[in-house]
Amino acid sequence: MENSKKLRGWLDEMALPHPLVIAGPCSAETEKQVLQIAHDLKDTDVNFYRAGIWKPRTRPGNFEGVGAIGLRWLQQVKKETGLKTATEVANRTHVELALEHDVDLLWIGARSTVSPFIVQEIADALKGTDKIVLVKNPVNPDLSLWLGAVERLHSADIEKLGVIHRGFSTYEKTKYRNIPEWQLAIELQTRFPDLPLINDPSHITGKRDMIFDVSQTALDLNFDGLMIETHCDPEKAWSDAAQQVTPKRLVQIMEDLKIRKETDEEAEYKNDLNNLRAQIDIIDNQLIDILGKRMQVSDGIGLLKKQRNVAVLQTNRWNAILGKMILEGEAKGLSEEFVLKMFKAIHQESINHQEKIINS
Ligand SMILES: O=C(O)C(=O)C[C@]1(C(=O)O)C=C[C@@H](O)C=C1
Repeated sequence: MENSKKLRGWLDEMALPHPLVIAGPCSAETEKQVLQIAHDLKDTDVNFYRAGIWKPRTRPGNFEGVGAIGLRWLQQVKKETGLKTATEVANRTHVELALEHDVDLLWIGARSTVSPFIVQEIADALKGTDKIVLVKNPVNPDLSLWLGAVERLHSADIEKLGVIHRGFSTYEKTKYRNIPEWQLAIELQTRFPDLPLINDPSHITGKRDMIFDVSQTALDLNFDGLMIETHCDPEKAWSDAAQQVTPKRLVQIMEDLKIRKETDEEAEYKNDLNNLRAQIDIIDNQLIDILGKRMQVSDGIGLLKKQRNVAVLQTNRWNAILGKMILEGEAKGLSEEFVLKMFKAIHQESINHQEKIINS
């Protein structure tokens, strides 16, 4: 699959004055709940009304969705409010039922994207559809797997495609439910700048208080839209209660978000920007130069260790460097997370250099 302007044709056609908004409850619970939320979202920026019909839950015994009956409620939403509808599909039967009920946008969930068998089954069932199909990132941070799923749909002649960034599972305790790993979304944009990219701050954060900040970051990184779970009574939601917002809060979020343009052609801006970028270019060259020098010193240590038959990894020394650098970084306004990541990469490169020397 190649990048092409055609990929964003469906989104451009909508000519929206704001980012694309997909909102609605995590799960369809009752007809009344589905319709009530839809009516509250009717005259807002919301373009697609979402509701989970089949819910893939981590453990059995939790609410697993109302099933096909919920699709009739979505049809009713369309009839009463004019909102287009959206739901997750995870197998051939889901696809057939969703198409039968004229769902306008279907997405493949993170737990399905990890399985090429499932994605292929869904792609085959959707073959040639003119519905919009979005692919959520797989639960693990694997860009090839994510794009591979999009490619399977593209090969099945589905033209209205896009991706949803919902963050990645991690064993480590973090403030996020699923860590964003923004770098992956940036790399995806670099490879497919015209593939519509939607952010799902509800699943990234797992907490409604953090949804605004993550949405703003996504827009600052040129995302095309947001999928935000919305419920009239979030506390009482049958699934993912902590991450849903009320329709009123959603409207406020959309109002408060700053939408920035991609660039500015004004001469003064361009001049100032070029000056600053020239400084960055010089500093980047210095960084590469200094890192090269550090590796030369590390090569020297490698040689010394080879002569004395000493192990490459020196944990005490390494921990001492890390502790010191975190403090130094803090004084220069660098986050601990960044300093750790950077020094871990430097350490690994240093080890690779010494490994080569010691085993030559
Ligand atoms: O100090 C050493 O022994 C080194 O080999 C240097 C270095 C480093 O790059 O800083 C590399 C490997 C060790 O685990 C510790 C530190």
